[in-house]
Amino acid sequence: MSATTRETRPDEPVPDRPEEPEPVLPELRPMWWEQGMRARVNAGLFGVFTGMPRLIVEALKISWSADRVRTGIVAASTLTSGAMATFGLLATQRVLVALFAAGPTPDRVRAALPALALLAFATAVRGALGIATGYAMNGLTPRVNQRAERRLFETTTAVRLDAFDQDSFADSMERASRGSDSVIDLVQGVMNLLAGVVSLCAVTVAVVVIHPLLLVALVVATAPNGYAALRAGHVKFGTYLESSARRRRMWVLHRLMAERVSASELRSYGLRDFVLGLYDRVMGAQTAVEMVLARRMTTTTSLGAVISGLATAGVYVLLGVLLLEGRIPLAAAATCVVAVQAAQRALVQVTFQTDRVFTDGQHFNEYVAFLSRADAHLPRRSEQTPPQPGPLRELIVRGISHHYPERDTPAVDDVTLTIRAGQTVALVGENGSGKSTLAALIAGLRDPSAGVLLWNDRPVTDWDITALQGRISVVLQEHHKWPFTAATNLAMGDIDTPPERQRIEDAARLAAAHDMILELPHGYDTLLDRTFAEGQDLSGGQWQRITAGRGFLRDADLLIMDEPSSALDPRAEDTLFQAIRGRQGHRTTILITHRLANVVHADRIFVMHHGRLVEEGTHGELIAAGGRYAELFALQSAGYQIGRCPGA
Ligand SMILES: Nc1ncnc2c1ncn2[C@@H]1O[C@H](COP(=O)(O)OP(=O)(O)OP(=O)(O)O)[C@@H](O)[C@H]1O
Repeated sequence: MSATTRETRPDEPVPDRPEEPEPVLPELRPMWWEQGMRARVNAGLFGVFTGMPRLIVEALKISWSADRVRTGIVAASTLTSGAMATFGLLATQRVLVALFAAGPTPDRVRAALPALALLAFATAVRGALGIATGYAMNGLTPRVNQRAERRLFETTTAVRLDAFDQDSFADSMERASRGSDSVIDLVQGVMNLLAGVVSLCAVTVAVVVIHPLLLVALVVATAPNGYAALRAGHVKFGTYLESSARRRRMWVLHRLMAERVSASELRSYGLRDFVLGLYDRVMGAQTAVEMVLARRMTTTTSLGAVISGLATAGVYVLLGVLLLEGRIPLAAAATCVVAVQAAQRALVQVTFQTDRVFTDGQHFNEYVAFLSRADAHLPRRSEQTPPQPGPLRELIVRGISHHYPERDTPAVDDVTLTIRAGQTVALVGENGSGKSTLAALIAGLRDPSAGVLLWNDRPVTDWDITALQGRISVVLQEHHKWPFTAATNLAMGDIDTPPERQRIEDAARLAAAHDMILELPHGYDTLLDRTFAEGQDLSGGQWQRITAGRGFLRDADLLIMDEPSSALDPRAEDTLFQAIRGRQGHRTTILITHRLANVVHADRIFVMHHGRLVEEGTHGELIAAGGRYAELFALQSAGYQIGRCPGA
């Protein structure tokens, strides 16, 4: 297999989707963690310095707000360490002056002693400050991390559900949640960058104090080095990005070949040779590209080393010329050699950290942008304390509509209905008719685009939302498999109340989950996630029993059950519907189901079609009306009759 690759010039923008020599899998979405590198490559060699002051200020502000004492220690140690570097170099020069002076060696050594003592002191202080900085940074890291993450999760858990319907919001949240890690990276990068800059300044000051002409030598030695380091960074990110799309295709294949979820189908469809063939093609292209990249990296690194060697040689020649012309003393020249080495080290640190701050800064920007964008999706808070809702007497849905983003037609269209306390009502209709959306609107999980929902004659938005939700229990069609024990999975139905085992077991019994849970290896204490040691997997129907049990745990005024029995066996289904019927007359239940035999006892049945409420009444009334409900009911009952025929 051959692969064509193209050299990237340092200032050439990198395309969003690197070229794939032989496309094997479809294009992949750009990933959040490539954002920084992509921006770094597109910024060109020197564009990396733009925006740097703002990022430095932001990082210092976060660090300061997370822990003032430690931020102060890091800043003070960094600055003092720079001052000590200047002292150290000046002391080195004085030591050399004393040692190179005329006279007997013991006298010269004695003369050098005070400067030697100063040098030892400066070195010791720098060492101690290094330890202090490291210690303070270690303490700062978890604090900054916690602050950044907490702020993010406070927002992600509070935004309204509607926000998640916008793809761009979900993308931005994903990038921000990964980008919150970049906050501490940014803070660390900025601290290290400042340390490098301070060291560089310290060396420059010392060199100028020793002899202004030595500054020329310093610039000659460091400027080409700096360029080489910047170019190496640029090429490194560029080459990484170029092979990134292919690498991610590899990961997709890795998952297909080595994960549990795809293992059964891979075998049952005989896909082994097919996926291995895909692997060979992607890997072949990847290997060819990596060979080219390795050559390019070696060229750049060698170029850097040559530039650096030539610059150092140039400095030595320059120092020789200055010495021969008697323009600088020998001690100053020797100190300059030490200074140049220190400056080169500091410069490598500065260029490396500049790259790091720039790339982390891009992720940090995503984090900040998400937080400000999410503000618009937070629930509205009123200035006054809202009133507490009383027990449900009547729920009125008046002219409610809901429109999902990027959909032409409303999912719920001008629906009006009334539910009285103690009633069991059913929402029925074909797939996509709007039942779940209407239930989510009633549950307060979504905001209507039009219309109003009244709880006891007052709009739900007037009531204390937390108290109102405490009166409602919802079992969603698409339930989540929470990675906790069976007991906790049930207790989550009323998380604010202490989880008494008897209550939990009673709720499980109502949903036919109790006996099934007792059969698990640790009963109610079995972890329901295979990620954990001794974690267990449940079948779809077993999960559905636990989810339904969670709904029964709270003795809610209003229980909304969306398709609670789609995966249940007939016995479990019967138990569940007996429990639902047990609520009739004293607690209100909204039931969504396609199994119409289960709604014949409902006090009222609402039939949805294309988002609109098209029929309502009792089972008898709707059958007598001969409309859509009667048709659906007849279709389903016919299926059961055919089922009995063969044996009949
Ligand atoms: N998050 C969403 N974003 C965009 N459209 C959605 C979303 N959820 C549902 N829809 C659309 O809204 C319409 C109503 O969906 P809904 O889930 O309320 O129907 P349903 O009657 O509960 O269907 P089913 O019987 O299949 O559960 C459908 O056309 C569906 O495609």
